Amino acid sequence: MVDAKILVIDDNKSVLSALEILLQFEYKTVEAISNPNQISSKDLKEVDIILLDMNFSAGVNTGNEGLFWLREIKKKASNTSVIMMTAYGAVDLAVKALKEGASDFILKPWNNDKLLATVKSAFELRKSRQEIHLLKKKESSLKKVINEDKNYIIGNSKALNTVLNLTRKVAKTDVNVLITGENGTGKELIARELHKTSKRKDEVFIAVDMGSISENLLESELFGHVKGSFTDARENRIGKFEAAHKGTLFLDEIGNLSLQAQAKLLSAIQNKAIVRVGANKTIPVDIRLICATNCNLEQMVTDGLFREDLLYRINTISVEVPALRERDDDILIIADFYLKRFGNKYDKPSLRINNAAQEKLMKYQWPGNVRELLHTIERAVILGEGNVLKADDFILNNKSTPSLGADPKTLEEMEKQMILRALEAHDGNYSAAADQLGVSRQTLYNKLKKINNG
Ligand SMILES: Nc1ncnc2c1ncn2[C@@H]1O[C@H](COP(=O)(O)OP(=O)(O)OP(=O)(O)O)[C@@H](O)[C@H]1O
Repeated sequence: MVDAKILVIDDNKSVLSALEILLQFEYKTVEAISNPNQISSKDLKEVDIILLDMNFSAGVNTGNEGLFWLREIKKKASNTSVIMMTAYGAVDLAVKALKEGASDFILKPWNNDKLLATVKSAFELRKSRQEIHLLKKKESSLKKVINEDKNYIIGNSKALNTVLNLTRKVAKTDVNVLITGENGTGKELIARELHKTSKRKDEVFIAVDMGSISENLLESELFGHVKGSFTDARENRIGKFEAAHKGTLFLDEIGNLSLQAQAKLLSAIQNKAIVRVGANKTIPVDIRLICATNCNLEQMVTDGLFREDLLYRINTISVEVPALRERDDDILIIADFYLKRFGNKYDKPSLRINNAAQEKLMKYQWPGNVRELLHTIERAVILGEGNVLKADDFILNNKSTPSLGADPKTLEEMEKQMILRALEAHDGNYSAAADQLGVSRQTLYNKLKKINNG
């Protein structure tokens, strides 16, 4: 017995009782009414399927009353499936009813098996509509959680305000944006701000760190794959482009893409569509693209390492986030913000930084930018004693800008120097530096992240 509620509306009493008897064998609740005016007293949203006669006044067979009542039902319960019934099998009337939202059409006299099959598929339709409705609700609450932003952009320097003004101006358009700047300057924060202030703000923001994905998985990560297209493809999977549909896709470290991957990315951007690995169907995607890099892409174009046509596509507008040392007005404000945040986290809520320590923070060059500053503050909060943090509590990683000629004392220092030298020799290009060092781009990238995080 199917747990469904069916309502039959027909002015012919014998039709009503025949249908009631037939449907009661299969469905838990069947109600029959002879006057459609009675629907005003019913909660139609609770009804799964309505079988509705097209003609009610004797002698009238234009079907107009049926269409009238169909509209009334749809106004009150758009997800309820309505099956129209008529003795006059005019195809144009059937088409009209379907256009107005009826699920199907039955001709009288009906064939019992056929009628039951029609009701069954109308019920399936109703169930999937309900599921879609639920999924949509779930999706929108998930989007809210995903987009929830606990990362504030702190600072009041002229340089940062210029960046923020440009960001908010650009956010109103749908153009592709390239964000440049050194590691740790806040490029991802700016990208999130752009999304938050754009008309896509209620859709998802998907960030992809291109540097951390190995070359052979990149295409599948971005565009998805179909089951069996390669050894590890055990299920169909959507890629980041599809996941970001209608929202914003943030591709970080775009300068680390191989030329082959650049060609595929270009084609997706140009066609506004992707093809999953192993498939041949094109899937349209509507995304706002934001890319970020710490590389000099123009130089990479000159060196033949980055496609000029791709650069042209991704940087309709470019936003440069200045290094922290170029906006020293921000240093103490950001330090104070993280002092409070980490103070709360480590249960030391009334910490402050003394003058000598403030001076030390202001004088430092911050090669790792804001990321380095917040790690420095976190360490000081953990290690410092008492409520006042002193200069010595702030361990500055002067080793992160080693004089490249200095003798390394440890293996770790040696590795770091080699990496920095290789990057300097190749103008910050990860692929070329990794080639020189004999490691994969991904390994180099992971080692650098470790260095940057102190
Ligand atoms: N103005 C700021 N105010 C507060 N926090 C900031 C600010 N700028 C950056 N941060 C914080 O610094 C860290 C690094 O920022 P983010 O990841 O946005 O930098 P990025 O330039 O994208 O770095 P990378 O190039 O390494 O990917 C993050 O934890 C971020 O929240």
